[in-house]
Amino acid sequence: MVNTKINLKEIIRKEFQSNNILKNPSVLTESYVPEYLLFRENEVTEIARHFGRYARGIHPGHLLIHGPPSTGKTHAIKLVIKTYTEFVKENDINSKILYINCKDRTYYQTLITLLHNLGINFPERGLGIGEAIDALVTYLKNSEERPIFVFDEIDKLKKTYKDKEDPMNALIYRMSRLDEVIDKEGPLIVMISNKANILERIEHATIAKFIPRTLYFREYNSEELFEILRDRAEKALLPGSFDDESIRYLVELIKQNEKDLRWGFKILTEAALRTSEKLTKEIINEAMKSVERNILHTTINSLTNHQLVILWSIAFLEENKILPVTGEVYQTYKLVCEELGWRPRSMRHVMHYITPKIESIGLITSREKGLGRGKGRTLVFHLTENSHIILKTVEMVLSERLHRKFDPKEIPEILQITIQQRR
Ligand SMILES: Nc1ncnc2c1ncn2[C@@H]1O[C@H](COP(=O)(O)OP(=O)(O)OP(=O)(O)O)[C@@H](O)[C@H]1O
Repeated sequence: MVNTKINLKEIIRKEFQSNNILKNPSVLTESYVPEYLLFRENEVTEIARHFGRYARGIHPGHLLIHGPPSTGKTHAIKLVIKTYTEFVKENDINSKILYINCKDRTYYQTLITLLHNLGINFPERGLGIGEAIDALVTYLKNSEERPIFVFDEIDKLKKTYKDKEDPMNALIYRMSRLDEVIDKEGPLIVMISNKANILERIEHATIAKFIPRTLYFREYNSEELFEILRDRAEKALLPGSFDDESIRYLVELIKQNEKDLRWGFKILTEAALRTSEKLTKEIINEAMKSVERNILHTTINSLTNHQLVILWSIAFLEENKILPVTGEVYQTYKLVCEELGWRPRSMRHVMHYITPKIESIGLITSREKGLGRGKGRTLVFHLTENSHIILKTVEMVLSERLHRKFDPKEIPEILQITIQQRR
């Protein structure tokens, strides 16, 4: 349908012809792997040495790379993979690296991806984990190749209702015990995670065999962030379109808001698109608001309807100064489901699958709380963003999905009564 009120072509033309200072946008995107990482010489060298030793025929032990988000773990490994691949080719060494990002993959899907990347013909469906491991074992037994398996974002493996064990532990356990079943040295395994407590999350029985060498990527300080951002801005923006002051301001915002480089690159891109002259603090502020709105909307939009209602319930409780503990959250969720005419998921399902998913994408945190002697334990949830903004964004997303206004007006009253009754 042609819209008569606005001239769409004109809008597109204006945007197309608009002058801005972004001369090389790809440099600020996630897929751009820089040729070097500033302040990471030691870490990159350590990984390269480790792999070099392996190429020579010595198994140097497995690696666990960890550290906060956006500290260069993925790009460090990618830089080494690129060079290693060139090196083994040039020197006729029978070795290759398989890199797999585990985010949103189940343990089974991760195994299948690994098999396919190794060139093993294995059906996507129909067979189970046992068969997938057997196929891998057969391949490794018959191959002279020395492979390196890199599993990035291991803590983001998706748990399914069929999983009896934690998928991350299962993956590490299996991969590090391959040598026992192939009767020779197993592959070199590299695991990467940005979870602070990753070592504690790996079970004893697993770590006992995995025994990795750990490599920690520490957070950047303000001066380092400044150097990295300035270096990237020089490659991405027109010369003379920014000064040190604007980059320092961006660093200040990163630190103030406890954000990271990835966030900084997004703001730099958005700010650069908004001007054809020079970056100013005002433009950076406007860009930050727009980026924040977008990030939150995209994150929230990635949730399923039931996950959204749980998130809404937590936000709703926080907004009304009621501590969002397990029981209260579930009660609110059930009331909203009733209003919507949905069949609520069980409490077990919510606590095992829904809240962990919302936690894994960083919208909430949880901690255990004792209920008093002999009364067991419950979880207390906490939003990582402002409750009002979350509430409004979830309402907007659900309204879009349901094609009607999501505005559960009945809830506050019913909830107050229920809570009072319980007390
Ligand atoms: N030292 C550095 N020098 C230049 N760019 C860097 C540096 N560290 C990180 N970056 C850039 O920051 C972005 C995030 O880096 P990367 O994806 O490697 O982080 P990560 O530690 O793997 O993050 P996560 O744990 O969230 O997956 C990338 O664009 C990367 O190029």
